[in-house]
Amino acid sequence: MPVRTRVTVPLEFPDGYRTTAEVVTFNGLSDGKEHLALALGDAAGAELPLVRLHSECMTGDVFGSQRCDCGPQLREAVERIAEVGGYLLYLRQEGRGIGLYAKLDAYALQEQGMDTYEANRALGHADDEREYTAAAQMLEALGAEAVELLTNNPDKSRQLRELGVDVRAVRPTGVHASPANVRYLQAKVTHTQHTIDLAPAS
Ligand SMILES: Nc1nc2c(ncn2[C@@H]2O[C@H](COP(=O)(O)OP(=O)(O)OP(=O)(O)O)[C@@H](O)[C@H]2O)c(=O)[nH]1
Ligand SMILES: [Zn+2]
Repeated sequence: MPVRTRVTVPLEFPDGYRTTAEVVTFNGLSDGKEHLALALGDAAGAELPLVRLHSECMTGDVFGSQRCDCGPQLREAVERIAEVGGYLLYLRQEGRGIGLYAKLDAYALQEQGMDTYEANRALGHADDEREYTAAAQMLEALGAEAVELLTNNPDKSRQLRELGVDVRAVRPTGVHASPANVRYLQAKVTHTQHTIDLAPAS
């Protein structure tokens, strides 16, 4: 019942990297959204699958926005997971859960000097409205109850553990800093204790 469809999709990224994903859809996820799982490499055979919870970011994932690090993180995650076997959960949590239009409203406030969290609050939102029950349901449906998590965000591992997922290890992503996104990354370190090393190379 929980897995709805599995379909094989060949992937090619703009830099020429290619792999194959099994794209998995689900029935009955808690929030009713169309979240996807991409099974990469030998996902079913992996002793401890590598898992990334990737929150949707249309501007970064689709259009290559330089304001955030989502596009490079997505590209990195697909390759790292394909190497060892695991799952990328593509979660429909645009704008850390506030939606696309509200995220763009928040960008407009950031142009006036607010940081990413101050802008959320000025719009009446919490810093981060994401909740990972559906992600835990997807992992259960995939038979991946013990995982290694690819993230810099301590809230993701904390929430998953509270939801009963056995997060055995947490691996950081690479640091994808640029002049356009460094304030956004710095705010993550300051406000939400992300493990991102922004120290300039010496
Ligand atoms: N509200 C808001 N959301 C943003 C902003 N910039 C990026 N986002 C959203 O933030 C989310 C980024 O998600 P993730 O890639 O999971 O990043 P993360 O929570 O820092 O965790 P890790 O990358 O796993 O360390 C996406 O949903 C983006 O749309 C912003 O300025 N305001
Ligand atoms: Zn983004």
